[in-house]
Amino acid sequence: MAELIRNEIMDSGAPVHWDDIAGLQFAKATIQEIVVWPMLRPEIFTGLRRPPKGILLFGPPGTGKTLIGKCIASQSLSTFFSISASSLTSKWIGDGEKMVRALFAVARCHQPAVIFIDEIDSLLTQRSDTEHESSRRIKTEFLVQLDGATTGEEDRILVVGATNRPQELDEAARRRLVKRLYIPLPDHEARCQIIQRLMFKENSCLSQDQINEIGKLTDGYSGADVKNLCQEASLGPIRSINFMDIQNISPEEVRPISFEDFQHALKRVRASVSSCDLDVYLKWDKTYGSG
Ligand SMILES: Nc1ncnc2c1ncn2[C@@H]1O[C@H](COP(=O)(O)OP(=O)(O)OP(=O)(O)O)[C@@H](O)[C@H]1O
Repeated sequence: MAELIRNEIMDSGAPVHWDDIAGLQFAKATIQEIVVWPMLRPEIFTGLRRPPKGILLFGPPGTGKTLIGKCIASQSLSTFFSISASSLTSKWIGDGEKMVRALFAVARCHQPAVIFIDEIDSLLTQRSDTEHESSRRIKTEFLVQLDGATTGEEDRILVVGATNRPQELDEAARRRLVKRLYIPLPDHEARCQIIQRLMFKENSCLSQDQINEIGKLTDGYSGADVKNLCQEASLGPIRSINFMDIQNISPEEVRPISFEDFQHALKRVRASVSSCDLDVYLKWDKTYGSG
């Protein structure tokens, strides 16, 4: 199992920098203060300053929660473990409980460590009578391990939970994930930043004004939606090539991505989050958030 965790769950992908995450100034500053600095300088952050062992990132899908998890690990020079809670109950049927135990054991060997748990709501939902016995056992084991990791003075393990459905978390989960940060949809400036960064790597002829205009037209889009839009727009120049020519054309001859490509793409890629979904997050943030 340890082998499996090292191969499948331990992530050694490219490092992520704060600048790679557009917008989210408040979340980034809070995370830097409460977890990154303490992980880098544990000798200063002792006693009352001790960092929380669990934080929760909640908000609509595709807003950069996973990106933040990776960034915390990169910036605090920690090992990053990333697992989706549903895979504990589905992929490793019957072994979920052991998997949780092994995950924390391996993380302890690779400290400092960040354990990122996507869809944490499916692991820590409110108990119900219909709950499956195995899910209940996984949940109990997870809480035991989380408490174990938090009691050791020396342990430097941070659990980062991410969810799109914070309202489904129970009280036990809320108590352990002490900092609960709302990760909202990107604002105009952040959307422009995402577009600019993605277009920078491509052959495009967008002016700053046009980027600003696309930023305005994508109000309500998540970061992932904006990325999809850019991908769709990037196919515009290819679509304008004659079918017969596509075999012979050299990459330099493909025309740059233009504003018109974005106008077409906007008809195909729509926002994936509705405004009533957002109300739920705002309400939950008001009650339980650390914003
Ligand atoms: N704030 C952002 N800055 C830069 N890129 C972003 C941002 N938000 C989203 N993206 C883009 O969207 C993609 C998906 O984001 P990510 O997987 O981090 O979202 P998520 O909130 O974890 O989504 P989910 O809840 O569906 O797991 C990222 O790979 C990135 O390209």
